[in-house]
Amino acid sequence: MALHSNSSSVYVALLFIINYICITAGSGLSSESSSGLLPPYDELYYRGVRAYFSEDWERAAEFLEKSISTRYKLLRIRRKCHDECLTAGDDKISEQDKEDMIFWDLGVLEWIQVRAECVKFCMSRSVSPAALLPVSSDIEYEFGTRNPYNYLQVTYYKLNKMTKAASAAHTFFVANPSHLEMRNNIEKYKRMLGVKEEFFQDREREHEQHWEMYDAAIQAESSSDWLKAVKMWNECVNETLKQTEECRAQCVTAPRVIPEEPDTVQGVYERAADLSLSMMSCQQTCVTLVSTRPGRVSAMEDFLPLQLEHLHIAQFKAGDLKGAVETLRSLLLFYPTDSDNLSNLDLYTQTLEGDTEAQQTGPAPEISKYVNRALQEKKLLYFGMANLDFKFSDPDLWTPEDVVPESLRETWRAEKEQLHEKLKQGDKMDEVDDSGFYAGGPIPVAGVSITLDDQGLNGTNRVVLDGVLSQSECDRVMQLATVAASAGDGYRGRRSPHTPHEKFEGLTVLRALKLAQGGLVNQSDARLLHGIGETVKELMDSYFRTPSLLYFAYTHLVCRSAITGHQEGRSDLSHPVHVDNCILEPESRQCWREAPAFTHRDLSAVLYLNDDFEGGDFFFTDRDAKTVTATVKPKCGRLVGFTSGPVNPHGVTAVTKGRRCALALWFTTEKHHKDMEREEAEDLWAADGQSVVKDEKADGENVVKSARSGRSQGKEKSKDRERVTGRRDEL
Ligand SMILES: O=C(O)CCC(=O)C(=O)O
Ligand SMILES: [Fe+2]
Repeated sequence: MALHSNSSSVYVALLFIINYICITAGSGLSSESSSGLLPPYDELYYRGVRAYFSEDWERAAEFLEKSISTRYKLLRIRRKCHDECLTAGDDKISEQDKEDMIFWDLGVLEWIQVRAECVKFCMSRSVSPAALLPVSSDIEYEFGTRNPYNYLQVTYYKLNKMTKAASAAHTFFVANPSHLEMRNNIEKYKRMLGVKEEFFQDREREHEQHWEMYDAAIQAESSSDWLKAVKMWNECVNETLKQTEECRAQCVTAPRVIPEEPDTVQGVYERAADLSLSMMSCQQTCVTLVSTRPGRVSAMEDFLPLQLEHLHIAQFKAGDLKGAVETLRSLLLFYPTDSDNLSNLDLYTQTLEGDTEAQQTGPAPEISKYVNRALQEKKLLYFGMANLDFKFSDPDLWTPEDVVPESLRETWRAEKEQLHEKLKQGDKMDEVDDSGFYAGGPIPVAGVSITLDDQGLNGTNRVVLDGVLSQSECDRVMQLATVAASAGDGYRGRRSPHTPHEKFEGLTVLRALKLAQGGLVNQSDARLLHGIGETVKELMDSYFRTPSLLYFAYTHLVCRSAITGHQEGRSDLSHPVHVDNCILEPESRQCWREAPAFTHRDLSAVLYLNDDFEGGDFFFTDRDAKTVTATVKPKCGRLVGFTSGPVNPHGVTAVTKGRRCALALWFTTEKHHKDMEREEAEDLWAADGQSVVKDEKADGENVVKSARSGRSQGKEKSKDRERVTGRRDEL
């Protein structure tokens, strides 16, 4: 493959040295060098890092900032030049289009080179020769992982510029949520006098806007605000296209190797393959990059088609049938034979009976353009490599087989099978918790100790704490449950939603307060229930470290009582195995983050109050919902805490005698999902002149429930599952 690699790498190294000499001999690096040309940002970065280690904070800040801004300038220039050179070299392809295959390779080679030369020439008008060279993979990695912000936060801290230090820390942490040191730094910043929440700005936010839109769209869907959902999904699709385009534009650049006339047919193939491969892998990286949330390990599968699925359903629900047909036709460009899509199209066109114009709406032009271009490029590049033995994968699940040369198809099939196998066997990778929480933080409450951690519980992000409540506190809360139960109204002692053999009772803080107002329970006991929640929140927040703020999502006191005479030969569970924020499908080991699951729940905690009952053990399982990985016996003051996602399926064994009471709490990082009932109780206390520890005020948004995603709606993934939902966020 690399016939010329030796000579070319020497050349590159030489250029690097020459440029380095030129630059260091120059009048110091500014973002615009003395020639007016853009200097290489990697050099600026090295200078910044060097100044950092010499503790020259002023210069470190100057150069690190310059390296960041210069990199962005370079990206913008490259983008502009890419646009200017969009059609350069196209004639080379069309000339070869109908010719013999052997010339195809040559055409591809010429096309790439002509384009690359055009871009290079365009860029050389504003970029210094050194900055035209590709940066090393180390530098790419540094910037990709936002490491410059890691240096910057210390630098600004040393310079006592707290606003900048906090935003640098936050920017780094967003992409590195399990970075312990930064987590601790952020905690420190938060405790500093004068540091405000708004200091924690993500400086790279501009490049992640599609994620904000994605979340807003899901949220609008959840509250069945279909007009807003349509708007947000449209914006999300457009922004995703824009980000992908921005990224791909960066791929057409000067070839890494210096063009030489290859003199053999083999040489032609190799050159074509070399260039095709680097361009192709660059473009594929873009698809993956844009589909990966910062700080997450894996990309969202099939990101763009997924959004289109949501969009057409939202359009349908909002009554925009013409829009729905258009979106569905766009989706069909990716999956032309998908039966769900085709039957949905049938449904939409039937509903539009009489309106032939709307029925015949074609796909959105920007999606057609995207798909056509992607396919055209794939065809060219794959065939450019067809005669060589390259193995690589494609991040687009929708790439049609006929575009892929036979030599690659086999590799792909093998990969797909491997993936399938992995899924079946529940590969260890599945158990990576990408929730952004990281177990192992300090326990800040006196008298509370860790009984079992991840290791003891055979899992990830799980903990058992003891000593959270004293016996007298447990007794008071148990008493509260008893009185409240007998009070009837609102506290509906009813059959358990999970089993006919148990009675299930629940009490919220607000309900306790109302009972206290009615004189049925002591105010101090209602306040105790509230206060316990605050303690649990403090413990969870501290132990499961995260950069985000934590809010109560829902809290209730739950008692499960065995119904006497109904216990013979029971084989069911008090609470079947489930995951708190997604719907577990044990057969495929998948967990669907969609309604009716409470998708906004991030952390779960269960605080036990008693042990004078039989059965009722809490247990964690594997994703198969069968293999028990750990068991926890409830007792007064014992708390089991865990992240609410797919790494932590759990259940409760049958309560066969007596009454088992526990305070169950869920926390969320999504402010708009904070528990409004709790707020109401706090407001009532405050109005009564009683001080309350209080979360910040809600921002006026309603608490929303997630709706089933469009994707699964089409496929009826969770048709048979039922979950009992209360007034808002219950159970
Ligand atoms: O009561 C317990 O031990 C667990 C309850 C639970 O998992 C839930 O309510 O989601
Ligand atoms: Fe649960």
